[in-house]
Amino acid sequence: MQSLGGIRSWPATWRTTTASMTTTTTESVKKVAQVLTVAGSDSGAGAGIQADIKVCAARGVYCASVITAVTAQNTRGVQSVHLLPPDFVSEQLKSVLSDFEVDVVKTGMLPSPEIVEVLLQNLSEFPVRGRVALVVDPVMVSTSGHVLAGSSILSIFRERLLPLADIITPNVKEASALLGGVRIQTVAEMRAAAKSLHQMGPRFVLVKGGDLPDSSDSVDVYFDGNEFHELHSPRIATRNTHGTGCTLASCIAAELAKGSNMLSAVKVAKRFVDTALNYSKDIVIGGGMQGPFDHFLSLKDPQSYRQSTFKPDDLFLYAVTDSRMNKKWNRSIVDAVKAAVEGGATIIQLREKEAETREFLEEAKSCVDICRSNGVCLLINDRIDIAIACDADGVHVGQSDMPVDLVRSLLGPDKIIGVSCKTQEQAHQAWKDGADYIGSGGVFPTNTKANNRTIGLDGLREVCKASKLPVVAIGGIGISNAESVMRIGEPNLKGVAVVSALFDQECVLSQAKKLHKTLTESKREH
Ligand SMILES: Nc1ncnc2c1ncn2[C@@H]1O[C@H](COP(=O)(O)OP(=O)(O)O)[C@@H](O)[C@H]1O
Ligand SMILES: Cc1ncc(COP(=O)(O)O)c(N)n1
Ligand SMILES: [Mg+2]
Repeated sequence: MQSLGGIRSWPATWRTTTASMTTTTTESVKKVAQVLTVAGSDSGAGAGIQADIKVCAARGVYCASVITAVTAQNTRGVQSVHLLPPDFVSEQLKSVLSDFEVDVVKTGMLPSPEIVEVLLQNLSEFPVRGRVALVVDPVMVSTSGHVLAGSSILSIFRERLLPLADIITPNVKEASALLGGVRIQTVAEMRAAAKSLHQMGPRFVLVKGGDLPDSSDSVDVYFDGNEFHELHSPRIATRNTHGTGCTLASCIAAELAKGSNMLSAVKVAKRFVDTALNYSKDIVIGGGMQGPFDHFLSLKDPQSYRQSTFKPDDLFLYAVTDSRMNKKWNRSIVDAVKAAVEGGATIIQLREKEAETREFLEEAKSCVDICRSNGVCLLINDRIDIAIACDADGVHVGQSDMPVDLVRSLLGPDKIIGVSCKTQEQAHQAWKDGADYIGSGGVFPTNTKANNRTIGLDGLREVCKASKLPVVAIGGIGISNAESVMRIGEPNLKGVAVVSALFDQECVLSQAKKLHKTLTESKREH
């Protein structure tokens, strides 16, 4: 049994230990899974400390960072490296280890034997607490070929660091260097290398094959001392592979911190890298040959962020589709939406209670395109999954649908959420939960919704008065009575939502135009 840092004093039990530590320790205090990365800074932010923090954030794990070196680096290569004084690396380690309950320590660029020495010293000085695993990514050469840690670190790695590691994650070049320069050009040679490295003392070895020549698969070889696992994924044709190694190791660390066992952690990490590379294969950041990739799958296609921002006045003429009416008049949802937008609808909601998911998704995507090119927001009724998949501008939910605060956490801060409210209490709750607007009704009796209590103009007025949110009136509203609704004169009543008055009609376009005119006139008068 090794004693350093207590890492090995938690054999095999570390899994259950971490899992229990992430649950509540008291009623309200939650232990957060925590990784400490000890690595170099990459000014281009594709690899090193910056990649490590991004991965952990993407995987829901907190990441503290001790910086060993600062590199001047971009997508063209490493221009310069500045090592931090070992004493100062030590200061950072002491700051973090004396305060945080770190579950997993992950190492990247350790550029000198002196820095490895202070790391070993600090790991032994700050025994266990929460710490349960050590992930060593033996970074030596950047993808661009720059030496980040020279051969002077090999002996302290072999003799003192690797024996403490729960897992080491060398690429083929690093595996070869650690083994004194053996040839590793095939999967069979990767297996042999993994076995030899295991004899240096780490509990698990993962030899990464991202740089294996002539391979259509990207193959990593995992060895637990008994069994090999080959992790295959199709090689992705992209220049954006800078930081894949750091990302893989940090993702393993993050999964371990959450309580995963080693093989599951490695599989999740491989899939994480694969998904991020696939997503980012065409993005262009920097002009060099090693571009970074996107850990959050959110940088691509800024066009889709061209989302129309919500203004309360968008509720002015709110068109809600209905599949039965469209069927009756033999028109598609897309044609119905096109006509409504052309006629002056200021916001669209797709309310398709009976639609098949696949078909609905395709129609919703087309409607998003139409609405976006006209600067009109498109919302989906109830189906959060469809809203996410078609990148709608938001959703509208009822009191028995998914709660607004949960919808907000699924959709993020920028999407529009509307909620149906009949009472003052519901209106107050809608505001507390982070809704953007309230739909209130049925104002008049309607046959589009079964068993729907009519609240009348008085009920609508009460909801308006009770809320700080903008309100749109709904239920039995059409050209003949829209004016009487707007006349209640509440300042936050911003418009009317209509179903039959637009869509249970032969010509959606002309009805939309007429209704728009009526509303505009009533606005002018009040
Ligand atoms: N082009 C690619 N397509 C798919 N996976 C890749 C590609 N390049 C690297 N990987 C994966 O990324 C991870 C990091 O591998 P590698 O590039 O070998 O490490 P390093 O960045 O340390 O050189 C591995 O899981 C590897 O299989
Ligand atoms: C500070 C720092 N740490 C690690 C790497 C390795 O990353 P890669 O192999 O993807 O170039 C790097 N380039 N820079
Ligand atoms: Mg690489």
